[in-house]
Amino acid sequence: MTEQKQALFTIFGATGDLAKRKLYPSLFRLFKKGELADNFAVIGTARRQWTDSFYHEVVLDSIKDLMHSKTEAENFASHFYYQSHDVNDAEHYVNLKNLGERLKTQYKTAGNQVFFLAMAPQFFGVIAEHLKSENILTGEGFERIVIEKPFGNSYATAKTLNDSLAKVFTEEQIFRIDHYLGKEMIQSVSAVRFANPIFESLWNNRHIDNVQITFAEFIGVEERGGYYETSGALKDMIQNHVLQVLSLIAMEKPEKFDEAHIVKEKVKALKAMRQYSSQEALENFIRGQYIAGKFDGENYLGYREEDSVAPDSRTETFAAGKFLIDNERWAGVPFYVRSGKRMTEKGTRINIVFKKEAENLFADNCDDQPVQNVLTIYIQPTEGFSLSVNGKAAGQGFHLEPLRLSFRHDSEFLGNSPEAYEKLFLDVLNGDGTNFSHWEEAARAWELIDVIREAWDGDTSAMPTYTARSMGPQAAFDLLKKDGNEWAWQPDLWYKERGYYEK
Ligand SMILES: NC(=O)C1=CN([C@@H]2O[C@H](COP(=O)(O)OP(=O)(O)OC[C@H]3O[C@@H](n4cnc5c(N)ncnc54)[C@H](OP(=O)(O)O)[C@@H]3O)[C@@H](O)[C@H]2O)C=CC1
Ligand SMILES: O=C1O[C@H](COP(=O)(O)O)[C@@H](O)[C@H](O)[C@H]1O
Repeated sequence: MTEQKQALFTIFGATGDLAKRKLYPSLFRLFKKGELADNFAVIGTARRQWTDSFYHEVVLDSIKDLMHSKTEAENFASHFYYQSHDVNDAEHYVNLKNLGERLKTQYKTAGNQVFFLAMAPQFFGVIAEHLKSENILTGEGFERIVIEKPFGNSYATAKTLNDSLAKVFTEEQIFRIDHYLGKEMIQSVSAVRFANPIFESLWNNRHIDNVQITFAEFIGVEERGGYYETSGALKDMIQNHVLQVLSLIAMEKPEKFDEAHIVKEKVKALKAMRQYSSQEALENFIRGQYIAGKFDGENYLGYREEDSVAPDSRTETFAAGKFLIDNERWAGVPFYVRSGKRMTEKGTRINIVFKKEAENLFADNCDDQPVQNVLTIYIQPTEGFSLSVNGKAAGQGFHLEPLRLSFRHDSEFLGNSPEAYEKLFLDVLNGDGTNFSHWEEAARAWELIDVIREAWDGDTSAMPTYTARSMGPQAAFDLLKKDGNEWAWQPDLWYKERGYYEK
């Protein structure tokens, strides 16, 4: 039986997009499952002057697609309280404290507190400071702080941010969200690796030729141009999500499958990654920006024409590169990564490309070349994995036929599986930081990324482009070609053959 959790949540930035789109629905999912029942309350805060009843309407609206019964939804919303508050104003924390104390008794939350900072990172330090100075932190129950990306804009800014949080919270109390770590198939990477000796025994440079990580998005920059102009694909996706996934693939087997041991191995893997010089960064990383394109009868704007984007912007909407890991397991194995907006279709996947057999036993029997074995882990939109293998084509004679052993979750399963934020919220309540980013991981990721960013900033040559709804600029393909490799997943070819780009 599910044991209900006891906690008072304080959401800073309660009127914002993240709170409405992700936080309230995730809390509601936990409520429907009984993880949250009677002993929780939520204080929502932001500067806007909202009443509790208006706040309830907002919460109800945010969960409308998930609710089956009005009574249940209203019961859930009744746990929410709104407190208008400017985080820079010390006096306002007094109201917050008083309300918190009242709700702690009313809802029997055992003094447990979760602070969710759904606000710009420049406010994190001031909030943490006031939580301490205004005695909102009492040490009575557990006290945890959850923060969103971006965690800094460079190593230096991330360090400043971390130092300010560390004055108030210990590392164990800080939960840095990387929502990809809450996704089902990212969590499954370790199961695929360590629960299957057939893979784990091959998981090294004797058998793996290269690893490819693709985070392709079909959407453009949407209404987030203002933020994206300060970020670009490198910082928005590669520094955090992609490097997190890479470290899970590359880490050594942890002694135990728990937070401390997993994090230790991830950090070791990140530290073994080659620190490029500026010149090496330019040789191994490429970028691109989408330009207007037509696909299947639809016209797409170029990035520079999007809202809140400078007409001469040099922000990359696509980044690809090759990382190398200088340790015994991975020496010589390129880890290719790519991520971009307005790519051919949405697809997050990992391709583990195994080495070819040195000799083709069947060369005298047929002209068919065996395909390389590729293990693909599908993160989204579908979830599952497949292995491409060679078989004999049925019938007379001997011919090789490429086959695919495939497992994909069906749509019914996907509909019922927990959403990333929901899982992460539950982890926070359970004090389990396994699926969160830790300071050492974030710090090392910034060290790897800063040099690429600086090299690009110093490069004044024309910005490479790619047409909207394609798989990135030509340079992304050349990057692999110069190693004698190619991307295992090229969905654009499928669309090209069927004339989608001409329509
Ligand atoms: N939206 C998303 O999907 C994602 C967001 N993030 C990150 O999460 C954070 C929040 O994003 P998002 O919700 O989109 O941002 P919004 O701009 O929608 O929300 C910001 C919130 O901060 C509040 N706020 C701003 N200044 C103050 C202040 N001085 N005192 C109190 N409250 C203040 C605003 O309310 P008010 O104006 O009423 O004060 C609002 O509730 C950002 O760091 C973002 O990068 C990360 C990943 C995804
Ligand atoms: O963190 C981010 O992730 C989203 C993509 O997340 P997904 O779960 O929809 O795959 C991306 O669109 C956004 O730019 C980035 O900030």
